Amino acid sequence: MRMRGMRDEPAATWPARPDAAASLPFALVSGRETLIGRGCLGRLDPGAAPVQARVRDYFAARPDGPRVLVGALPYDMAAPAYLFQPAELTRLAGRSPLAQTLQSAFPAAPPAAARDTLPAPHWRVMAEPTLPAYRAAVAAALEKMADGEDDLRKIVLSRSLRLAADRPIDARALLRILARDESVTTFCVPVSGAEGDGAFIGATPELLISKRGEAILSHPLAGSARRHADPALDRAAAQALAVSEKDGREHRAVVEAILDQLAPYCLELGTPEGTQITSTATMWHLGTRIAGRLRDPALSSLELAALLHPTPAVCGTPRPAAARLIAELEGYDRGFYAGAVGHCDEAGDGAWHVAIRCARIAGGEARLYAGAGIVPGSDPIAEGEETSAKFAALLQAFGIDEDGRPLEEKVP
Ligand SMILES: C=C(O[C@@H]1C=C(C(=O)O)C=C[C@H]1O)C(=O)O
Repeated sequence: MRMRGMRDEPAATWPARPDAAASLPFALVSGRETLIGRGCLGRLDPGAAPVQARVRDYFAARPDGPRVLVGALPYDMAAPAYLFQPAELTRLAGRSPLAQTLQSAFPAAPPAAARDTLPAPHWRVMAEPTLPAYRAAVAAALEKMADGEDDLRKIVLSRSLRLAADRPIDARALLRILARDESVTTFCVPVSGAEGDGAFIGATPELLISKRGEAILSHPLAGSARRHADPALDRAAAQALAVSEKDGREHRAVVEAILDQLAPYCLELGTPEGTQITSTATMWHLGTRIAGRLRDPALSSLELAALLHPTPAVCGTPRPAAARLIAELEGYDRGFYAGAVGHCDEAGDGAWHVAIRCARIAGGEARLYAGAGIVPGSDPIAEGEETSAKFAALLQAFGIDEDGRPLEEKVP
């Protein structure tokens, strides 16, 4: 099959030394599995050959080490992917031994007793773009849809928050807090770049694709509502989402695109439970589990991720028109945000999670991202509020609100 290219990075963009990613472990913790990778034996080289052929060549040349590549795929598929072989890999089924695993991979520093006496960091938060500018971008996209331009029916527009602390961010503590929400997949990808050594960290509720033998699974989400501390308000928000025509349309765009793209490669493909309301600690979503059986079990999880990405959950419909308008209206590089984080083994089995509810962290700085799906009928103010709600997962872990003020109530 012919897959769209997934190029790898020019060496200068990423650490030249393979062990430069060794300071923080790679971590991926979901309800299905826990992977902790330490150190780095090597990186997948750039090349014109299809990605799974390069993965096979990589392992053929290296008889040692775990037979798994881990890392992150950027939103822009023309940009470099970041895939490496950890020197050591701990892999467990499910989430149950999480507490101990995370404790040994990310030991708390400093110890809790000492930390209680330290003052909380002081944060500055800069919205890029500002909320009014984001609403204006949403309004501009709605106008283009109303004009019938490029037959655009859905576009996902994001905004970002730059956070600056008066001390280095404790990535390990952040990850431990995020992992308390058992409805999400918590991840940490150690990365270096222009901003220095750091990590791409997040807590995503969305599975792009997992593949084991012939069995594949995708769990797209689209259509969202903020959760509430008050149980009656919380239930009402879920009920309103379940019957919202606009959110249903937003959601179907994603499910139909994934089904259409996977169908030619599958013997069986379906949505056994239909669309359901799913939740994280901070958000309600519409979600549909898509399960299938591949015609060719040799098709790798990386090839499947490249086929599906970017879905209309992070880009839009039709894809080329939405991608162009995103580049025009957002005005920044999404980097790994809205890309994917995961792993792929020598045989191609693996899982790739949509990289949302995330932050790029380096030193005392963090850049957070959140987006919302826009369809005819969307309201720019409500979409801005939806992005604020989506920032909450990360902001709560940092202990601040969107203006950088300390939260009175810490997350449980
Ligand atoms: C783009 C994001 O989320 C995506 C968009 C959603 C929506 O528009 O309702 C819901 C879940 C995600 O697929 C994000 O969290 O940044």
